[in-house]
Amino acid sequence: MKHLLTIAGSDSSGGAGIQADLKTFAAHGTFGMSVITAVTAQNTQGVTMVQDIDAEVIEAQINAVFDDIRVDAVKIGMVSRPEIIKTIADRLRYYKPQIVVLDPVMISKSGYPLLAPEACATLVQELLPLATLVTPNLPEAEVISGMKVTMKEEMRPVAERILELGAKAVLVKGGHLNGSADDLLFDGSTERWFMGDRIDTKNTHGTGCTLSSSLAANLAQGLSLADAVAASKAYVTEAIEYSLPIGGGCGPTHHFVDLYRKAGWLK
Ligand SMILES: Nc1ncnc2c1ncn2[C@@H]1O[C@H](COP(=O)(O)OP(=O)(O)O)[C@@H](O)[C@H]1O
Ligand SMILES: Cc1ncc(COP(=O)(O)OP(=O)(O)O)c(N)n1
Repeated sequence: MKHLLTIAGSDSSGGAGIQADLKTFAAHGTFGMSVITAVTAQNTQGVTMVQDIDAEVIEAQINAVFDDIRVDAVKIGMVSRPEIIKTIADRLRYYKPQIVVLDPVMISKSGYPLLAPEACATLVQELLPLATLVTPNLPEAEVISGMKVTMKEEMRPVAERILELGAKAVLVKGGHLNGSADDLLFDGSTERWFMGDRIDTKNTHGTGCTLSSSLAANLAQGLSLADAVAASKAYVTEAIEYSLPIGGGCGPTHHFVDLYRKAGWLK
């Protein structure tokens, strides 16, 4: 069994962050571990409060995991502040995990900042070069690249710029496009599109977390980059299709569609 580590924030409503990552790891038949970078009070309607975890506590969590257990892949999500980012980067340079999927979380769907504005440059400098794959949505791709990207034609030049900044490969996610939800994978030589019909639902809380942790699991299980993206895109699409209409706002995706189908629990 592969061992997966998520370094991310906690979402009290269970739809995004650490909770989404651990559910996704379990759904992929992997063993999930977590380093918590922040505790957020949030639900389907928004984020009300955030408590960042001290960098030294984050460092101790990372050491505790790596000093005892083999880590096959790391997924990084919410990292809040420059000193947290520097600590994570230092530990990853020390332990050298083979696979690192970086989801450069910046702002929640509800508009709450999850990364301090002054931390963006540190994220680019410190974490981008350590990433096997970085998975920005369109607004995050704009901040990282300093370029405008609102439509499909603008995704390739932005992907090129993100690789120039140090990433080995980038998946620019098209969830924020008008029209279809098409994602672009670029590794410096090959451009590959992963097409997705837009599913008409407001229940998309945690889509980015779900996709990036699925990618970490699929890569750890030996899939090539392109095959991992294809499998993870299919997984997140089904998770959105069967997303849960719970709470008064944007409900979470369904992480266990396959399991529920086999058990006969899906309507
Ligand atoms: N309504 C939707 N229908 C189908 N796929 C979607 C929809 N919204 C997002 N996706 C897909 O979900 C994944 C996560 O993308 P996105 O929502 O852009 O990330 P984030 O949560 O970081 O903003 C991508 O593969 C994207 O294409
Ligand atoms: C604790 C925490 N981490 C990340 C996010 C953002 O997750 P994402 O998958 O991008 O989902 P939305 O916020 O866009 O629904 C979060 N909300 N909380």
